[in-house]
Amino acid sequence: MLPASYIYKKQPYAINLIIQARNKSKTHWAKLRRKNTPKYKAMDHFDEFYGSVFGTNWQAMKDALLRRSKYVALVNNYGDAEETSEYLAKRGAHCLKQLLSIQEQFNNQYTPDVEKQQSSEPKSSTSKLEQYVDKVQSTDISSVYSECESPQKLELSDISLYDKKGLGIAQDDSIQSSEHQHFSADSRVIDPTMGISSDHLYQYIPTTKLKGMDEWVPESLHYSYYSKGKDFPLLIEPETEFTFPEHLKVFTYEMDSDWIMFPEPKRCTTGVFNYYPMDCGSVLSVLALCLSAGDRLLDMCSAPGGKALVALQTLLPDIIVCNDSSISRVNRLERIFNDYLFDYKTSNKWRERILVSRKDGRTLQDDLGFDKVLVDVPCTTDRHTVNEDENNIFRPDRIRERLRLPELQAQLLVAALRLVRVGGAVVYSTCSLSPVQNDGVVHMGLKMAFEDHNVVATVKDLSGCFTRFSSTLQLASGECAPKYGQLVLPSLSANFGPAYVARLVRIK
Ligand SMILES: C[S@@+](CC[C@H](N)C(=O)[O-])C[C@H]1O[C@@H](n2cnc3c(N)ncnc32)[C@H](O)[C@@H]1O
Repeated sequence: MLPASYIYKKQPYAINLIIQARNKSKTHWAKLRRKNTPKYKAMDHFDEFYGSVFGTNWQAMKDALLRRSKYVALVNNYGDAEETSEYLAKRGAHCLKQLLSIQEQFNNQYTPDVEKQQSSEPKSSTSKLEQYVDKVQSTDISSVYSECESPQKLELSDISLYDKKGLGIAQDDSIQSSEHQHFSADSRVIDPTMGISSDHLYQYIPTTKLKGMDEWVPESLHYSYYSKGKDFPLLIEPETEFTFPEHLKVFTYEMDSDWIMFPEPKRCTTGVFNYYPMDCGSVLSVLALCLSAGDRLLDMCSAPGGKALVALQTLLPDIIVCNDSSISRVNRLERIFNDYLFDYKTSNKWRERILVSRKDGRTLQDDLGFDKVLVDVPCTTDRHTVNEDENNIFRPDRIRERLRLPELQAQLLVAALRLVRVGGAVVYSTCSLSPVQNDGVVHMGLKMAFEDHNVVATVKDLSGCFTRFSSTLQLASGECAPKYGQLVLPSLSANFGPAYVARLVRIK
């Protein structure tokens, strides 16, 4: 048989073209096959779903999701904290607390109130901010107070569950695929009075409806099912307690400088690591708890322990219950605590303060009532999902688990609302952009807590508090912004997130 190179040389030009085209099409098929793996399926799904939720902003968010993510450095107070802070500052990183203070002074002096509420361009304010930073002499950190408006009462009918903005429910029937039309025709599942037409609604499907539909079933079907029943009063009021904890030290590089990497953490003289690299969105979830000295904190889905570590670094809570249903992930949490908390394995002090539990969060019980509960739920973990095939929630064998996520998330949130004392706070967080898993679950959790357990909580609007982060990260604003929580958007200038954070305070 003649070698291919020989054939190419000796065949007439036209035949060569045919052979090349055939080879090209072979490559094409191979590529096609590769592009059918879970991460590509996830991206296809997000393209359709998030494309309609975030509109033209989605492409930039998608580009950022596919790029290297940015980290902040959480300084370990149980290591050589001052030395570590100096080391990070020398490398050009900024202390987040000081940045917030500067941003706040800037907001107060330079931004008119109306602009404050409407600002959606962190970049433009950053350039003004940079000028302002030059002027700032004092970096003294005073308490940070919120500048929110008066409370706002919301009835069920106002809620974004049924509009395009809130849940990505398209009003336009034209985008329905035939599969989805087929599904919407099932009036047992979809309430026609809700005007629901798009598959975006289909993020929520009871598993009983899934049999045999694994390949084509849209994300969920079933929001209306959980939204039926009587209306319930829902109060959104501005957060006023928000302060940056005195002892929490977080370092970050400026926006547009995410090519700078923090070096590998090093062991301190005490044997623990000097800092923990993490997503800034995770820091926000803990800040939203508004921890106070002596708090009893439950971290309901705690492993591998990043947010629990932030809570510990505030030096505020007396007791942290770190719970997670996954034994292997709890083992990871223990290893991280051992790496970051001096004498973790041997000291009784830690045994009294950190209680590790391996239960399903929905079954936890506590007679005293926690002061604060963090529910950092399992979710579609969007960044991981579009970058890694391993352990991907879009794997065909995980479809049931994926479609049941909002149901599980809402149940975990209800459990949290029951476990927190009256007057205490629950922070619900995800690392997903999905309005269903974010505002949708918060809404459903509040409704279920009220209807099934007579528990009432208000939503604390963190938008006023979080505007201070606008020189550090990109928050969803305007049309894209959730109603109940704050959403950190992946962006090339500050590639954190996604992270959704909602704060609820139990009033009954
Ligand atoms: C997003 S991760 C938590 C990350 C963690 N908070 C951190 O900051 O490192 C979600 C966790 O929820 C756990 N989980 C899933 N279902 C659970 C359940 N029913 N009860 C408790 N934990 C659960 C998973 O094992 C996973 O570790």
